[in-house]
Amino acid sequence: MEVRDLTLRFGGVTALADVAFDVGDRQICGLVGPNGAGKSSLFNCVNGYYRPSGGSIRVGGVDVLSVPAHRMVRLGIARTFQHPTLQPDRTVLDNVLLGGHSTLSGTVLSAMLALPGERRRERALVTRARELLDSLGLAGVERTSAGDLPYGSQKRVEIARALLSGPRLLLLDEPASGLTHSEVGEVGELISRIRADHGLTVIVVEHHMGLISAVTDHVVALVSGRKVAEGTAQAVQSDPVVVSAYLGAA
Ligand SMILES: Nc1ncnc2c1ncn2[C@@H]1O[C@H](COP(=O)(O)OP(=O)(O)OP(=O)(O)O)[C@@H](O)[C@H]1O
Repeated sequence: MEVRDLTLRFGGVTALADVAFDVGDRQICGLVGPNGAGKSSLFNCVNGYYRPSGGSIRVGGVDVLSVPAHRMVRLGIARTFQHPTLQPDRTVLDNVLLGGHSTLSGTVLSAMLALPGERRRERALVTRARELLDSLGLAGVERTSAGDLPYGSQKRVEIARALLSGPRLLLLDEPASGLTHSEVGEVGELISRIRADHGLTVIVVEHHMGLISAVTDHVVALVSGRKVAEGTAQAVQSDPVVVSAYLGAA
């Protein structure tokens, strides 16, 4: 992914100002910064929720900003949210299958008529969803209502939902927030394993510096919408501008 001169304004607020960085293929990039730094805004630009005021974002050479938001999944971009956005009354399996919906190539008519090709694709999707749940340690809960799962498991279901679309770029928004200490360690292992198993590029927004240090190849720090540091997790965490921004926000 290549981000160049990315600028996003909301009226008088500049959420992102001339942000530029690259994320290499199959890298895990951490995006850090105090509250209001612009991390979520950047994710929202990458997956088409926000239209930047200027600059460019290219993923796999494709200009993301020229693609309508509903086509982002086909571009290979998927994301999770800080607070899981599951349908609580639907089963875990149904929730994961929602992530594969846009990959079905059949028309509405063929789905309504339940044509054989469509049924085959649906069956393949269910098989894939079950494999993903299994690989994320959720094999026993596919028929449970998503809202009945513990918070940490709901976050994993969201990851499974994102993976079902077969992304090349996965955006993880605060995967460790609200988790216990031991769950944070497990999420770190999970992120590394997902990259290895799925050959993905991952960008992870996270305040938990232990997780950032454990999983990332490269870290970008934003403060007040500007990139202030970039490099290894260790270098960024000891950067004086980053340290003083976090202290100021504490
Ligand atoms: N839809 C919006 N309308 C107006 N201002 C917004 C909107 N979204 C974000 N902002 C502003 O843009 C700035 C960056 O916010 P953003 O949520 O991207 O920061 P963040 O780094 O993700 O913070 P946090 O860690 O608290 O989630 C803030 O000043 C915020 O108030």
